[in-house]
Amino acid sequence: MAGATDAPSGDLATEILAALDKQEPILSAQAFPTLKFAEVKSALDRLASRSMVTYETIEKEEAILEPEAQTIAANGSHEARVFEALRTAMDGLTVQELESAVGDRSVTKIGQGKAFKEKWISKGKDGKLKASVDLIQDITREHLKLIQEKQTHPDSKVLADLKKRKLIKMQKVISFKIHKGEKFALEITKEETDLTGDMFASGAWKTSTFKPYNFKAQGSAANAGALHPLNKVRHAFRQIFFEMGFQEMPTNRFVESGFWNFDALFVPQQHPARDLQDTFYISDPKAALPPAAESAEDKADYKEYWENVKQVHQDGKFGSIGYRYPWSAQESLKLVLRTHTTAISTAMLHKLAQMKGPDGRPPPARYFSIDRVFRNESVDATHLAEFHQVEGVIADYGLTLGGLMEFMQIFFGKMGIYDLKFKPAYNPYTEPSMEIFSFHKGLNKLVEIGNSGMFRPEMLESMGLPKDMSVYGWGLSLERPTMIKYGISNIRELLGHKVDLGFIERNPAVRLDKN
Ligand SMILES: N[C@@H](Cc1ccccc1)C(=O)O
Repeated sequence: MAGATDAPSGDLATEILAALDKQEPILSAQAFPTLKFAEVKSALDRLASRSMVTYETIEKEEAILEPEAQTIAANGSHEARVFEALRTAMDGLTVQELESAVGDRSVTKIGQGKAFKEKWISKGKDGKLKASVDLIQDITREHLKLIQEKQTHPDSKVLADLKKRKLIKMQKVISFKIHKGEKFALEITKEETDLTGDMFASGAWKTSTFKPYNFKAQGSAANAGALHPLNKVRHAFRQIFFEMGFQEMPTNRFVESGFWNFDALFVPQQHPARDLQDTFYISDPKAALPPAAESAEDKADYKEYWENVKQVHQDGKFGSIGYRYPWSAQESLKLVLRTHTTAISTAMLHKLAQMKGPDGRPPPARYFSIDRVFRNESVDATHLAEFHQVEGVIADYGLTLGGLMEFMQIFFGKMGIYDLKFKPAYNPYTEPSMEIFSFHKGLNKLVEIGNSGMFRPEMLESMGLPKDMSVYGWGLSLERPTMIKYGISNIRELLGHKVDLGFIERNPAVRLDKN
């Protein structure tokens, strides 16, 4: 196979080799004037990679005639055409006659003005236009004809003037000066890229020429992937929480007992949120161990806590009259997919109740979490059976509702959301409760962006938190701000079971956001 060529004769690369054989160096602009730059370049690269030629790139500016200039080069300048028409008409012409003699109204108009200026024509006593000289030199036409031929003009002032008159434009032209290379030959030897079993069998490997590695070649563009938009917005929220002094709570359990998800939060056992229609229950195993059995090392007194929760629901305690219904331990031990991350805040606050600060009392604390929750929703473009909650709690002494509102303004302000509106709301575990709204310019209406409140004493005192400690809590979804930020209208593009990750590549807002 040695000596075979991989190029048909007449192929540009072979033509270049033949041309070089006759004369060296060659200029591509002269040897191949009609070929496109890209064609010549690719043939040269092919030869250069085999060291059969070397080449330099020559960059030149060429002057190109605009369409109007092409007419001038062919027929003369406007002023020359006007002059010529008058010269051949013995007795001069009226303006109308001149126009029909020249055959173009605007050429006549412009040419007349210029011809007057050059003193080539004048107006007679009879009002007719006449040629006032015998011979003129149509310099513009001469310049343009020269440029048409040579693509340049020796006088740079002429070029500048014609450019200003928009008769020519300058264009960069790249051409090549080509030399013979180290391995110059008239034919291109076929180069093998792979050593194959067939080559061993036939013995062809002995005579084959192998293509050298090209370490300078650019690889094909790699798809480097991108962070999921939910991850980006989650990152932004975490930054805000950290800079405001929050600690992140571990969120690693999707399954909670009814106790942590509901009862500890003073959600009565008959509450509609606990219905099968709203909450996913686990069928196997069906029941959790009581909190007291959760961790042997945990010194917290879950027994007393459990009893407090029961009493506060059933009979009332800590100044509350309770819900007054027979509280069921079995209901409380049912396993659920957590419906909110407030289940996590609750467990964390219960731990806080056992902590002792310098004064022997639970210290002020700020906690947050961002993770997935589950609700038995009918699925549509804006609802899924799962989503992510951003949740925060602040425990301190002497907190007030005004302080919560101020905090929300600062918190959302860090995301560029201002002008919050607060609306009284109801949660079984907070009193007072407030929904948080913000004016959405695009939708031209107030949209709900969060739910918040101050946790009830029934909940906090059951845990053993001091009476004078209060706790703010609030939650919002991670999906809504993400959808607004990236202009995503269907939540199923973001998560669920049919997520097509290609949407990250297709959505320019997501793809171009490098944060
Ligand atoms: N759990 C509430 C959010 C919230 C958290 C803490 C306090 C008040 C409200 C929700 O799911 O919407």
